[in-house]
Amino acid sequence: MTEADQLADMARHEPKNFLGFDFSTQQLKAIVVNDQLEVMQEAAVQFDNDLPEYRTSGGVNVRGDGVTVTAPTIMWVKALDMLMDKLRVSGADFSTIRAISGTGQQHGSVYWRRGSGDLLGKLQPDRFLHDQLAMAFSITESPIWMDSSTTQQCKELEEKIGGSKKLADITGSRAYERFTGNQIMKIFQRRKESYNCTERISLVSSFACSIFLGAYAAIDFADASGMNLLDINTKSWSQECLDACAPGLAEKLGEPVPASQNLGSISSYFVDRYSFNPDCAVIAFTGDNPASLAGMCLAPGDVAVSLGTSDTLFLWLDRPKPQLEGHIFVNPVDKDAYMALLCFKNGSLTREKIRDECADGSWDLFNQLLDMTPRGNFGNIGMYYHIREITPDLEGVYRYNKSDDTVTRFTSSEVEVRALVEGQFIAKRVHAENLGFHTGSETRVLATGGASANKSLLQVLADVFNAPVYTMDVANSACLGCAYRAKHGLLGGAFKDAIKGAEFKLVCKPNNDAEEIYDALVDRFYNLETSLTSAANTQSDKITATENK
Ligand SMILES: Nc1ncnc2c1ncn2[C@@H]1O[C@H](COP(=O)(O)OP(=O)(O)O)[C@@H](O)[C@H]1O
Ligand SMILES: O=C(CO)[C@@H](O)[C@H](O)COP(=O)(O)O
Repeated sequence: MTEADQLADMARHEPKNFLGFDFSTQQLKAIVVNDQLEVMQEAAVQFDNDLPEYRTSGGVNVRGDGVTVTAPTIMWVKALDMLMDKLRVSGADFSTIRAISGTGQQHGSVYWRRGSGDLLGKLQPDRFLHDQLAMAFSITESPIWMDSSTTQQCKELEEKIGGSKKLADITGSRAYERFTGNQIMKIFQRRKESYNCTERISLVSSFACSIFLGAYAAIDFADASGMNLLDINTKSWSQECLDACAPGLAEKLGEPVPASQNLGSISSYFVDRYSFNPDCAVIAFTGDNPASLAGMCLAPGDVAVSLGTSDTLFLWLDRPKPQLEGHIFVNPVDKDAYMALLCFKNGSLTREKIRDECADGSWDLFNQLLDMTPRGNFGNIGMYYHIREITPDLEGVYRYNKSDDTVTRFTSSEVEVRALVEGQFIAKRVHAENLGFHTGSETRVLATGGASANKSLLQVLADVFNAPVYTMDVANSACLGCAYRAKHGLLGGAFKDAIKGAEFKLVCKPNNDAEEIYDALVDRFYNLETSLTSAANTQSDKITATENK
């Protein structure tokens, strides 16, 4: 072998690792994976426990008004100082990292003071980041996704753009209090001086990315879709929306880029202080929900269902069809596709309540009751919104017999249990279809979250969607998704090629009669739910009219 061949051979066998970060609400996490996507190291810093000096609760500060919710920006920087040391102690060899990427809680914003761009490029490796960036922010408390203090700004934005549907058609969502455009509008209106001395506005994701890059990092299309500012069709800022929120915003936000964009090499701070390879690539950071889609390896036609405290649905969409409910984002692993996010508040807690009422608090008994009733539940349909639901906007419990007549209770516990589970999953299909999703022959349902351990529930899910259900060990899916994205961003090509090796387990297949039974039930459910929401809207219009008299 010649010397050149030997060098090439050594390079081929050098370890190739990838690093993902997650700046989430309560903690900062990191995961290192190898080329086969096996997890090599993990580390985390809990904001409340590890950084008590910032006095956060659950990583945030809720102001006296109860609706203004922020987090100290510098706390995230100090957490990064700590996390890097924890990673080193856990055995991470930074010189083997080929690319990094990351994610942040969606919608939160960071305001860089004039001159901070220069500062990012000149950080001294012998000093902590938090020491050097202490004065870098013109607003020291970042507004985050739990903030709901911008109702007035949302109203203003929708009025200026021509209504909620028009705004949704442009940006993928109607105006939401937590969405960044409305947050920026509030800052411009209330703190003009701070706004004027802001050089750059980042999302939590692009703020974190900027530190690694040593320069302001672009916001990616997927996280930008959670701002009410990006035109998701053209993938550029909507000038109309920018102008409605604050002046000079395009310059402060910078040009958005695809989430898989390689933004350049890691800054010399990390090379000198932590021995990163100077060629280590920094791939654009994105929001935590898009990052979860990557971590769950969603592919075209798939739907991911997270059955946690609330239930959340992620959909892969080829074309956007925004509605007044749910959110459409540009897809983080394929910039020409889209994803949808739907949140159902009445998830596990509602299932627990019916389990307690009908099955003595036992999941085993609950499952026996569920399994002993036939698919379609003799035509009975139930909707259980014990707390005010987001999707749809309804509250209360509604039960119908096979003729669509309202009934006050069902004849037995097993009918009640099946009505709950079928009702919850049919609602997911109805709302997914409203956003343009359709089950195809290749569709997979990927289930995660606490309740995905329950096979009886997953069988109903498979039947309702008429598609096989898979589970995957996806603890920390957003963080893991960014380690995967780091690899994808470096190699290019299709995401599915970069993630070969990620393993799924087939748990349930749909029964042969599922399509026939549930297609009809989905139509009935849609009609019943639409009548309920129209009645609720008429009622609330009447109340508003009386109040305005
Ligand atoms: N065997 C089971 N069957 C149904 N639900 C279950 C089962 N085991 C756990 N759960 C539900 O999982 C929920 C917690 O899910 P998890 O994903 O950990 O929630 P989160 O991340 O939102 O805190 C609990 O509320 C519980 O009802
Ligand atoms: O607001 C949203 C999505 O629209 C939330 O999903 C936040 O993005 C939550 O972040 P984590 O608490 O998961 O970090």
